[in-house]
Amino acid sequence: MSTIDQLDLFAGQEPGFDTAFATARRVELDATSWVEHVPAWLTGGDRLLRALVTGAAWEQRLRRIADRMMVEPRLTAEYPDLAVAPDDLLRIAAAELSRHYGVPYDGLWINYYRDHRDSTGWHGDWATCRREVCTVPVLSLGAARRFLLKPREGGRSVVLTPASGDLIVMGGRCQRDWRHSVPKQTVPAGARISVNFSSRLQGAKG
Ligand SMILES: O=C(O)CCC(=O)C(=O)O
Ligand SMILES: [Fe+2]
Repeated sequence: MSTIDQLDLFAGQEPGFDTAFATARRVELDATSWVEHVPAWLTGGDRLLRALVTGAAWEQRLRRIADRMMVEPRLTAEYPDLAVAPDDLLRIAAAELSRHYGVPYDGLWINYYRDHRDSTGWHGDWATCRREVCTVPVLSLGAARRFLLKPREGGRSVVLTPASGDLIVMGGRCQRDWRHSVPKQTVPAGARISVNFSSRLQGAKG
């Protein structure tokens, strides 16, 4: 069965957001950093997933690792201006997040993990968070994958497994003092998309 056929199994439900964030669970990572997991924040997100797989402006990016340029094992589409993002649901999501977290989200970048072999290595979101403190929401669509956080200096990882429609929000000094990643896995998985919301305010030195 192809990925798109698998998505068809869930097709049809109208999209809706939990505007109360009722399922939110916050983990205090340390005294100044936190991560929040909001299960099923978006329901009926299958149409959005399909629309993004086929309609987003996917790019294959390169990343410098040591002295070598490596092909990133995922695709990315970036919309620094939310107004031209490919789906109205993304603008509604940004407005909900802005209201709830008090940050004006006005852009986004989207990652497409085509299967379980795609991944992203340990990093902080430095390009989009130039302030000491940032709030960075990430909406997952499609296959559940592990999302890990660990202290910049090393140490035990915190493991979250966002399912389709779940929100992960990194806050406080998380981008400075912690690293996050989505590792490859041996267990087969279908397509996953993550929608990462950005704010010009947080991307400007503060
Ligand atoms: O895919 C994810 O859940 C996270 C992606 C991410 O951290 C990034 O693109 O900066
Ligand atoms: Fe990131």
